[in-house]
Amino acid sequence: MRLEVDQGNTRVKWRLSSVQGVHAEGSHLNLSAASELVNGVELALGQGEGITSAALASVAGAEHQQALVDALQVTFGVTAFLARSEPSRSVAGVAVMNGYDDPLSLGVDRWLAVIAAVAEFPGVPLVVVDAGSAINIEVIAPDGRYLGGYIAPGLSMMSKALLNNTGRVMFDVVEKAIMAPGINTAQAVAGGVGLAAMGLVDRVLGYAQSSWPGQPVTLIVAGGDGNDLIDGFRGALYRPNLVLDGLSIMASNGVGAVD
Ligand SMILES: Nc1ncnc2c1ncn2[C@@H]1O[C@H](COP(=O)(O)OP(=O)(O)OP(=O)(O)O)[C@@H](O)[C@H]1O
Ligand SMILES: CC(C)(CO)[C@@H](O)C(=O)NCCC(=O)O
Ligand SMILES: [K+]
Repeated sequence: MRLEVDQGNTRVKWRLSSVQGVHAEGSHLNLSAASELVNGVELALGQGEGITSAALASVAGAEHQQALVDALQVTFGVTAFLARSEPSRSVAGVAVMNGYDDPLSLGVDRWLAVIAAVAEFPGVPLVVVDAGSAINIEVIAPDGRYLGGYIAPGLSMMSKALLNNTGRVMFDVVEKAIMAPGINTAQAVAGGVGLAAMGLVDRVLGYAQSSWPGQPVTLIVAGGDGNDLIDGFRGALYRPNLVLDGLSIMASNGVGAVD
């Protein structure tokens, strides 16, 4: 059984997978991720089952990453494979070329999302949105060139920025974004923040669509806030585990087949 872990800036998500598919999954806040993850995985493991390998994609601070690596080594005796961004990778017959100035400085979660997206939709133009702590958007040409993307604050980061940097913007409940003008502070913030994110995605989609006329752009959405964002886009596909899916692909090709 392979343990796959996606450590973001807010949460750590994991799953146990084998050739049969996904056996168990969980998520925890980063602060106490190492101990909670180990407990969660131990509970999920059946009698006599063990972990034969582990793969980690982390964009959290170095100390959070190290805490996880150490916990996996101590508890399960595995040295985690650390996924990193690459200059290129062949996926589903497509040569995915990393267009970042310095390919290794691209967040590994972004590269893995690109890989997973191309694996599912090779040969079509893609826009990939991951709405988590940050909202990052990736643009991929039909021939597999990853053109780069956009990084913006996530929905809760934007709300917190308003709460922390104004004297009188105060609200207790986090409302769902609606199109109509807000008639109280909570609604006005939810609408402002939600539409900011939707407007951003809309602009990027427009750019992508005009780059490849006649080739419909496929929009893929992931992340903790992806479900809220997707409502604004007809035909968009929700892939909550995109980063883990990319990690599976990289780990299978990079450290041997799934056990
Ligand atoms: N159970 C949950 N716990 C925490 N955040 C949640 C939860 N469900 C939804 N969210 C929302 O998801 C967002 C975090 O998304 P996600 O879990 O994708 O974060 P992340 O992977 O840490 O972020 P990033 O990939 O940007 O580093 C939060 O801002 C919050 O609004
Ligand atoms: C943008 C985030 C925070 C998204 O999780 C992450 O991919 C990251 O820290 N990236 C490093 C900077 C970059 O991708 O250009
Ligand atoms: K994100």
